[in-house]
Amino acid sequence: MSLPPATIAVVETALIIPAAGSGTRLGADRPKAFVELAGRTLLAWSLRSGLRAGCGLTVIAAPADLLEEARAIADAECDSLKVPRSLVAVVEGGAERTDSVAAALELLETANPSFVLVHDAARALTPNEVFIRVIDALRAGERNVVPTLPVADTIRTVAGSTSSVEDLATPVDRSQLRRVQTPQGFRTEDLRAAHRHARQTGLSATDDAGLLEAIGIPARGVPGAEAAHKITYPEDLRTARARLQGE
Ligand SMILES: Nc1ccn([C@@H]2O[C@H](COP(=O)(O)OP(=O)(O)OP(=O)(O)O)[C@@H](O)[C@H]2O)c(=O)n1
Ligand SMILES: C[C@](O)(CO)[C@H](O)COP(=O)(O)O
Repeated sequence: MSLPPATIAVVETALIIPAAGSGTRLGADRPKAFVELAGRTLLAWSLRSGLRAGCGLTVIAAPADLLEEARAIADAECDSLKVPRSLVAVVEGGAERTDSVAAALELLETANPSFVLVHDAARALTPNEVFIRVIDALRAGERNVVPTLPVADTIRTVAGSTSSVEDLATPVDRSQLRRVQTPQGFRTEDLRAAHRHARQTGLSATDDAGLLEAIGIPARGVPGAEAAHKITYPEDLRTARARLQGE
């Protein structure tokens, strides 16, 4: 698959949306990115945020049997925001999140944007400001940008387990802990190098920032947002619905 020639223009910031997960923990009757939230799928909400933040080219990684549906969602959001449909491409995702990002990254080869943001379809209500903060940090020279939030609960590690009740160690210093969100932002060549290294070494990480760290590019935090919470369990979907109703 390749990008149509019209999209191989000068693009500063491209966007990759991994949307190929199954959503096992959500337990819906269809893959999570295609579940509806207040009249739009999670994928549509995420794509909308990225397009509104000015990402010049977007690649969605979707499940093999939902490529057509992902295309239809992309076309509808492009039309609604008056963005050319050719700016959004759809590829087949892989078995793991990293494989889905890698598949999308491959398609960006010909466009070669300066920066790439990677944003979970599952973080459907991420505010525009978070995208802007990540892009601004990249423009200012940062290379591995991660939106984060502090941790509110007291956190303890499990020291052992002798029965159904766990032994807990003393609390860790939560002032040093951060919850990591998306969109995460990188220079395109760094993201490519990180994925190449991960492929060659078999390294796995829960996010792309972790893959860059493994090639010596440390992660740097900018403020995230509560609204960017990942929709993982049914209660997360209820929270997102309530958030939209409260607007
Ligand atoms: N093979 C995969 C796995 C995940 N993702 C995407 O990565 C994001 C974060 O993953 P997560 O929220 O954990 O989604 P799932 O893997 O679908 O959830 P679960 O583990 O409950 O099945 C989601 O937008 C998901 O669609 C993907 O593109 N390809
Ligand atoms: C990338 C991520 O959203 C950062 O918090 C998260 O790691 C993805 O979810 P997963 O459950 O780890 O796949």
